[in-house]
Amino acid sequence: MSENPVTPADAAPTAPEGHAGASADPQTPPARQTPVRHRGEPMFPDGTGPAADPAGSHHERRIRSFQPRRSRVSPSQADALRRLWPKWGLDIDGLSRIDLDELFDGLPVVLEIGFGMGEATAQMAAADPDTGILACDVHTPGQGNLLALAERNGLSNIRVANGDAIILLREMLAPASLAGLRVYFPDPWPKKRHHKRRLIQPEFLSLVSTRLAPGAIVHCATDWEPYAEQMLEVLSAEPSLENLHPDSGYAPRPGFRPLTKFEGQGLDKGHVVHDLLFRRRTD
Ligand SMILES: C[S@@+](CC[C@H](N)C(=O)[O-])C[C@H]1O[C@@H](n2cnc3c(N)ncnc32)[C@H](O)[C@@H]1O
Repeated sequence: MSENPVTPADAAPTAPEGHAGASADPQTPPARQTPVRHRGEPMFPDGTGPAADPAGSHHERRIRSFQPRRSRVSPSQADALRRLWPKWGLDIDGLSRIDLDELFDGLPVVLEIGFGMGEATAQMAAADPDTGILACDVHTPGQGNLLALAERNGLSNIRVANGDAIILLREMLAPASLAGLRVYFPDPWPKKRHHKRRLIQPEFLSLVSTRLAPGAIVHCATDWEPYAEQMLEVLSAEPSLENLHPDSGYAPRPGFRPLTKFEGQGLDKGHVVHDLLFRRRTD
């Protein structure tokens, strides 16, 4: 992984590998003609669908906790994005404020950062229809997948945000507006020089704490032992949070959190999973 992977050429989540640049060899068939999307461009020509590389268009050079990926969007994901994005999708670029009360009809709202393909998100939304889930990721196929799951399961308590959750938290959410935060299996960035990209850092938690309502729950999980240690250290050091586990350590996986896709991959490799449950102090 490069130190600063964000270049215009990277900013095309729907572009298949090998698309950019025609082959010089006339015998080589041309790459599949999926249009390259540039930063901020919507997915569909009529201006709908999630924007490509949304956080990049904030013109802000900053360390990002995700790696822009060139992932193919399947036909069923594209169909879900085309039909459901106008109703349930939010491009955080171009928004100034998000009124969560209006968006979720007054339900308490939990922010999930990095839902991946969204299977666990959909299961949690189905199990708790009285909680709204604002699910934020930059991964276009996952956004389509989650929208399709929400429709298939008749879920009306999910909204899908496209963009960097740090910008969402900092610029679009009102103070004390969240009933909880979920971060399940965030990218572990195992190399030392990439540790600065890890999401769970002291500055991130200071920002989060301003957006949480008193009593709101922060729930993190990881299968990467050194990251679990970092999470425990920085969550414990954030003065506005208190550990819900009586030993002030890791919590057992609560019954309401389903296994996630990345968790399954970690377990297959023999990794040990740690959950961390903290609460925003009320005093
Ligand atoms: C390792 S995956 C885990 C996905 C899922 N939670 C699971 O357990 O299967 C991490 C996800 O977080 C997303 N992500 C990382 N940093 C993010 C950020 N700042 N804002 C939004 N999404 C982010 C990535 O795009 C990726 O989909």
